[in-house]
Amino acid sequence: MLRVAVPNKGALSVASAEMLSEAGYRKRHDGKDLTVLDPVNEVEFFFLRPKDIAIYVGSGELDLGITGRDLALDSGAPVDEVLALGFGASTFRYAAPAGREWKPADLHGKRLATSYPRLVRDDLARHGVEAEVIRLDGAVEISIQLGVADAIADVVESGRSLRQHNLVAFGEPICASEAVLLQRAGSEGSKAKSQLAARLQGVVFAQHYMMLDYDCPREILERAISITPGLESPTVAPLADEKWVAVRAMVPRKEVNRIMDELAETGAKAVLASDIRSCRL
Ligand SMILES: Nc1ncnc2c1ncn2[C@@H]1O[C@H](COP(=O)(O)OP(=O)(O)OP(=O)(O)O)[C@@H](O)[C@H]1O
Ligand SMILES: O=P(O)(O)OC[C@H]1O[C@H](OP(=O)(O)OP(=O)(O)O)[C@H](O)[C@@H]1O
Ligand SMILES: [Mg+2]
Repeated sequence: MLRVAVPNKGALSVASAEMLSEAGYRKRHDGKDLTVLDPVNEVEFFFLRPKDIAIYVGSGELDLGITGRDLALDSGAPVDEVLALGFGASTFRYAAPAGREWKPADLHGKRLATSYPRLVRDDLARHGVEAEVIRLDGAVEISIQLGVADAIADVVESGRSLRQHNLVAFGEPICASEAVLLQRAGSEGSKAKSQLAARLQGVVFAQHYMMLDYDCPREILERAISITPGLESPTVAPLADEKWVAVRAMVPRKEVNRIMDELAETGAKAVLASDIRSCRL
C-alpha cells in the first residue's frame, strides 16, 4: 500500500485534494479525518500539517507527499521533488518598511522575523550577512510595527499583506515556490509511486491545455493546421458536406482566445473550446 501525505489545512489543502480527486483518488468526507484508505488504488492518504510533510517523507515513513517547495526547503529534510504541481505559487522574500531603498546587506546586525528560519538562515549565510532570526508562527508582517523585528522574510502571493503594512519587498526572491510532489532523497522508484505521479502529471498537463473543435473548409485546412498543430498532429475527420472537414487539436490554455480569433478570421466555423480533465501525453 502506497502511503501519501497531503496538506490537511492552509493555502495548499483545497487544491491538493481537488487534484487528487481529479486524478481518480478517494476524497476525505470530513475535514477532521487524518487518514483515508483508498483500497481500489491501493493508497493510504495521511492528512498532515504542510510544514511537517517533508519530515515524514524524508524519514521514509511515508512514500510521497504534497507540500510547498519553500516548506520542504525550510524543513531541511532529505527529499527530492518528483513533480511540480502548478498551484500554490508564491515567492519567499525579504521585506522592510517602505520609504528607503533596502538590500540584503542592510540586514547585517538587524532583527529579522520569519516563519521559515532555516530558509532564511541559509540565504543570509549565502549573502554573508549576520542577522538575528526571530521565529514567529504567522502574521509576520505586523512584527515590525510591534517592535520585535526590523525586517521580515515571508511568503508573498499577491503582495497585498505587504502593502497593507506599508512594507516593500527587496532583494532577489529567496525562493520561487509552488506545490510539489516529494519523495525521500535517493529513494527507489516503484510502480505505485510512478503511477500516482503520472496521474497527477496528467491533471497538471490537462490544466495547461484546452481541446479545440472546429469545422474547416477544405481549401483553408493547411492554414488551419498551422494555427492548431496539436501535440503530434490534429485529428481531421470528413463531414457530410465534402467541402468541409472537422478538426480537433489540443492548444495551450493561455493562447486559446488568440487561436480562436485567428481560426475565425481564416474562415473556420463553430469553433468550440472545452476543458480537458486529465490526459497522458
Ligand atoms: N497566499 C498564501 N499564503 C500563504 N501560503 C501560501 C500562499 N500562497 C501559496 N502559499 C504556499 O502555501 C504554503 C504554506 O501553507 P501553510 O498551510 O503552511 O500556510 P498558511 O496557508 O499560511 O496556513 P497557516 O497560516 O494555518 O499556517 C507554502 O508553501 C506557501 O508558499
Ligand atoms: O501576498 P499575499 O497575497 O498577501 O499573501 C501572503 C500572505 O498570506 C499568508 O498569510 P496568512 O493569511 O496565511 O496568515 P499567516 O501569516 O498568519 O500565516 C502569508 O504568510 C503572507 O502573510
Ligand atoms: Mg500562513
